Amino acid sequence: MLHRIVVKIGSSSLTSPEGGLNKEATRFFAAELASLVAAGYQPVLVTSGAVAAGFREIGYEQRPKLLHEKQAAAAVGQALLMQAYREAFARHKVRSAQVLLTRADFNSRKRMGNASMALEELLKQQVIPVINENDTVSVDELKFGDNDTLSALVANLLKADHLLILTDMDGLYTQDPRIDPGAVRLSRVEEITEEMLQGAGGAGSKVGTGGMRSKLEAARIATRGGIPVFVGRIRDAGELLTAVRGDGHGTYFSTSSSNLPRKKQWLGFLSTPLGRLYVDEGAAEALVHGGRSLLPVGVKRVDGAFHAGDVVEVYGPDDSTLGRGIVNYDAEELDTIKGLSSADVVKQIDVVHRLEVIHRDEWISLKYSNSRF
Ligand SMILES: Nc1ncnc2c1ncn2[C@@H]1O[C@H](COP(=O)(O)OP(=O)(O)O)[C@@H](O)[C@H]1O
Ligand SMILES: N[C@@H](CCC(=O)OP(=O)(O)O)C(=O)O
Repeated sequence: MLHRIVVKIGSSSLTSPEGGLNKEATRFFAAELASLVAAGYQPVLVTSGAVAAGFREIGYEQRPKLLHEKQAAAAVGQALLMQAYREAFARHKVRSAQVLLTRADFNSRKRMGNASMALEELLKQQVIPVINENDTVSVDELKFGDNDTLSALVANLLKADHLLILTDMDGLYTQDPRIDPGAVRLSRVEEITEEMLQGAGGAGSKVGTGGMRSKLEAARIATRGGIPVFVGRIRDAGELLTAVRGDGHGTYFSTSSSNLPRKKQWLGFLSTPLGRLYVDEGAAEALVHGGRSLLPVGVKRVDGAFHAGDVVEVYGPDDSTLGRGIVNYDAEELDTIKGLSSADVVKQIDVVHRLEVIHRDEWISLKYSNSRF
């Protein structure tokens, strides 16, 4: 089986801060991907840059902030981007195809199946899929917000062997190196911690969106799905292959020891929570470290209008996210039994289907560990 490599290229690597596509850059990256094909790999490209490539042509002075302007810029820029890639790949006799996806496609099993089928066929026919978010229709909760997340979900969907997130920085630093000159680069990360996340800032360039933070979040999605991740920079010919082989200028993230089953991947990274539960210290500990279920006694506050079977997000006493789970009660009912012992719950409710508010099998912990660098 061919080694499948998902490569994500950020706007900062493809466009200039003033806007407009850097065709030389698209040629460079296409050549690098073509070299992966020649070396026997099966690359999939996730590319940003539509908004950044298109806004100048419309006449906007800078990257637009208003949604409809962004959509218009993306519509213009996506065509330019695709045209540039097609031409650049053709120089290497490599065929490419445009695939536009939204978050809703990953929420629905059927649409995910459709996307997967189409992508598999393209790969079988040796066509490189060039994937971007479908900016015209993806708004608000439909939006990934950044292509880093999209690339991690694509890597999981296609069971890729590696995910490479390319950017203008040679990896993850302890702090944003643009702000803190003393920041130290991390060449290998076994586990993404709260401290790393705190040190990861927003977008560094005028054209990027997610910054290092969204790259870390994407790295977590992929590594928990069993896919090792590289976040870094390539500048010279041959460096993409070097990065795939483990010697690139960047940070390598190892896969986590326990790979998540698909259902938990969905719960953690694709589902849309319809409510929030705030729990006390004991419940937080039981959920995150004890591998136990959430009982009514640990619930302090209930927010949202959810029903039994919906996904809710759970917050600890310091209001930090602990994780997500499928809730066994309607919001109203849960509100009447929060804080009660199991014996009192039974007295309060006529028919108790399940005592647990969230069963441990329907729970995923999303808390970052606090260990130091
Ligand atoms: N801890 C950090 N380590 C490295 N880079 C960081 C960190 N925190 C913030 N950044 C910034 O993240 C930027 C990359 O993100 P972004 O601008 O969104 O790029 P892209 O367009 O490639 O997705 C870098 O230019 C850098 O300034
Ligand atoms: N779909 C958008 C993606 C924006 C985005 O995520 O940018 P980046 O942070 O550079 O990866 C575009 O093509 O402009």
